[in-house]
Amino acid sequence: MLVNHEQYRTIWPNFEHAQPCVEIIDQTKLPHVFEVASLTTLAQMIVAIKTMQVRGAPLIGAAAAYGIALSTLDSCADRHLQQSAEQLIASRPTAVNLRWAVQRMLSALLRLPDAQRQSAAWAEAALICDEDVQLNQAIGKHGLTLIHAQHQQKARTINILTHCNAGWLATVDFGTALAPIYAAHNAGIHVHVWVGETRPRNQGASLTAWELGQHGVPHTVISDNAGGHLMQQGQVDMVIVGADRVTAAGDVCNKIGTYLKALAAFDSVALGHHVPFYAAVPSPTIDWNIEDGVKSIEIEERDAEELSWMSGKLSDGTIASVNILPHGTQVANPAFDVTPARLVTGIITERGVFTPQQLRTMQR
Ligand SMILES: CSC[C@@H](O)[C@@H](O)C(=O)COP(=O)(O)O
Repeated sequence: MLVNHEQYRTIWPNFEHAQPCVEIIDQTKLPHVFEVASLTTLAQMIVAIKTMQVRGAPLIGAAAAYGIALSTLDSCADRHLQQSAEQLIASRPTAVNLRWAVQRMLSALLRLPDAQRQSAAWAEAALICDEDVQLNQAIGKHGLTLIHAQHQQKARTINILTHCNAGWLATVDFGTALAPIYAAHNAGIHVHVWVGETRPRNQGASLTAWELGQHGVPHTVISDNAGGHLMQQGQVDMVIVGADRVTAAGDVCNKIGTYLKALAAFDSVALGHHVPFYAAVPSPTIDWNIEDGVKSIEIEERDAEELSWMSGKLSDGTIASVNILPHGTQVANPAFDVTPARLVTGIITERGVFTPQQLRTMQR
């Protein structure tokens, strides 16, 4: 997608130097600074995933695949690759794409002789990235039909609420939840996006607002707590979010606060303006091994400092962090929540839009 009118992906390999490296857009610097970071080791990739220089379920998967490629620069022995895989899988527990990508890399590499593994690793990681782009384009196409239908019916701007960042920055390109929005905007349908700021890390305010702005999509940032009110007032036509994991039964695990949006959308039925709640997910985000997301998905608990400190740009242009809590205050910081399938209208995938009950037919 576009950054200052130039095409970018979020991650790409660079073979121009003696030592190959992986380049990423450092998302901890956005929206104020656009910076590309070069990673040369598995350890650096693990830090990038943990500190959220790269984040978003599909991008974490792609980053982990390149993490394995970087690790082949040290050794291609079975044990070394398996240990690298374990370290990567432990780096962020909730998004299933990470485990999926690492396992795919291992099964592609371990069946090859050691001498072929390094080049195969770079090729497989590149394939995972290219496939992610294709899946997201297909999600965009299927999601576009939903927005188009709303537009046909209402003949006005369609207001879409999203949470966190499930745009191109969260994937290799195009995004999941934002892919249908970009497709609609590109097709000339007037869309407007309500962007929940997404405390504590503000991925909505910092990342979603930034990328929508770069692409010229009209949007308004709201506090996380405003979503329910806007739905009650009939100012939201649909909710589209991404997911870190969707269960076989259609439970949707996504950024903390998603569940509250789904509850408000569900309640809007009683007010006569039903707001449908959609999750947009590529198939690697579906965990077919589990049914009950509330019971089975490990919810990542992140550092207390994400809540107690806020960073931003001061009026003199410097980037700074400030502490907003009384000294010694106890903090809990669960990073994700689970929206039960009964609150989910549909799941937008690369294969089409499914109700939670229909989701299993995707496996056939
Ligand atoms: C297409 S990304 C889907 C999800 O990964 C996204 O909505 C989200 O919750 C990201 O969380 P993050 O903690 O920023 O990695």
